[in-house]
Amino acid sequence: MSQSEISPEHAVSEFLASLPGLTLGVAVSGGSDSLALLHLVHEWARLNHTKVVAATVDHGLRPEAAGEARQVAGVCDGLGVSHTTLTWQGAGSGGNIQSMARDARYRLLADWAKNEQVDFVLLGHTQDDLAENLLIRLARRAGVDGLASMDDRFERQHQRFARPMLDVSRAHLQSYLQDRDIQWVDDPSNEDEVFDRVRARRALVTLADVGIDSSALAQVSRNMSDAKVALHDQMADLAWTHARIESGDLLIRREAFTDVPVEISRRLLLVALQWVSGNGYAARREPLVALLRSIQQNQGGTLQGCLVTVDDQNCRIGREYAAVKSLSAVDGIWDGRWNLEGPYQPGFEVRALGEEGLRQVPDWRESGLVRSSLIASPAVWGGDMLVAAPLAGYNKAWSAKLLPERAVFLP
Ligand SMILES: Nc1ncnc2c1ncn2[C@@H]1O[C@H](COP(=O)(O)OP(=O)(O)OP(=O)(O)O)[C@@H](O)[C@H]1O
Repeated sequence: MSQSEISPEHAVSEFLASLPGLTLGVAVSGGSDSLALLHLVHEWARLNHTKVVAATVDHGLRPEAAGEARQVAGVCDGLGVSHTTLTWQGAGSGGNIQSMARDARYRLLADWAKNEQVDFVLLGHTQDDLAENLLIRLARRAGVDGLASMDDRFERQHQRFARPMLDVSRAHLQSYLQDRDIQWVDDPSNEDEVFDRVRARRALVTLADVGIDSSALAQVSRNMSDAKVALHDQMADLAWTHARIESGDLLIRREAFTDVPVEISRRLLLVALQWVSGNGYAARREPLVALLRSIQQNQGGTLQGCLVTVDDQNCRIGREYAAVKSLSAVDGIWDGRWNLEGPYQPGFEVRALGEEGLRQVPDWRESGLVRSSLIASPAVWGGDMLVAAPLAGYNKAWSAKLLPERAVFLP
């Protein structure tokens, strides 16, 4: 570790002083990073009259995990910190087990934190995690966003999380623990070369010969974060001046895709598709760039459950009928964004209007909306009988409004 490196005590106390809130939760796996975090947070909280609680997740994937959780519970007991072991019941059910375990961990931690009224759940990610991530992402040919650092604060499952040690090296944390004679758990999967992360960690040892160490890579990922923020701001400005909502579709002026750097228009298209589809996942780069090219050539396409069409002035991003045709709702909330209100009767349900419905609305053109959007719009049905198609102007007793949280496009 270099002399100029920030000490763990200093890093953690500066970070915690900047957090609002009085109850902190620490997610402790028992490994060196999170165990050091527990001690550092406990020490800071003692001096600053802050309550600390801790939790360990037993994913049920390794036989030793239950013993490790007990070990952490023992350490917490010694410090006077209340500790909870959270167990995941879903292990062993196929799929990408690593990512399922991670999702489950965040869910369990968020539920626990809400229960304990924790303001922030603190995680033990370090500078080395940033460096390893960057190497892994380089191998996947990532762009600016993929190479950007993890956030030091974020929200997941409506719970706030924070990472106070992104400027601290693992070596520094381990010597902090050794100086105090504190034992940590070595997870055997940290040695298993099937994992990209383990191979990245090994590669770092070689890269150090050419000056590419954890601290350098972590700095690059922070630089990428700055670039990401700047690009996002430019995209948001573009959206502000070029995009508007029309009956649930996004209308974006064509120049936004032809006269600005492709990195900005690609971002705008990405968030537009997310907004219309309500699908939080980012579309993959290749199909997104292909769609962007097609828009530039005045053609449209489909992606992420959205239909994109282009005319002289605008690119219209609406819902694709195929993506909504099997959705139905009896409570009036449809496609996660439309709220239908009117004289409800038992047996009514909300489904897409479809070609069939549109045929029953001969004067739909008076609505001023395009056909492709109307067939994917919400309608009220009583069995096979069309009761109302609010966006097509059929049966004024009914209205369809975007839910307030889905009614603004603010990338
Ligand atoms: N079993 C666990 N119980 C409690 N906290 C955990 C557990 N595993 C990981 N954590 C928390 O998450 C931090 C990061 O751990 P790790 O690097 O293994 O996670 P990851 O799977 O890479 O997670 P992420 O998706 O957040 O990067 C740990 O320092 C610790 O705070």
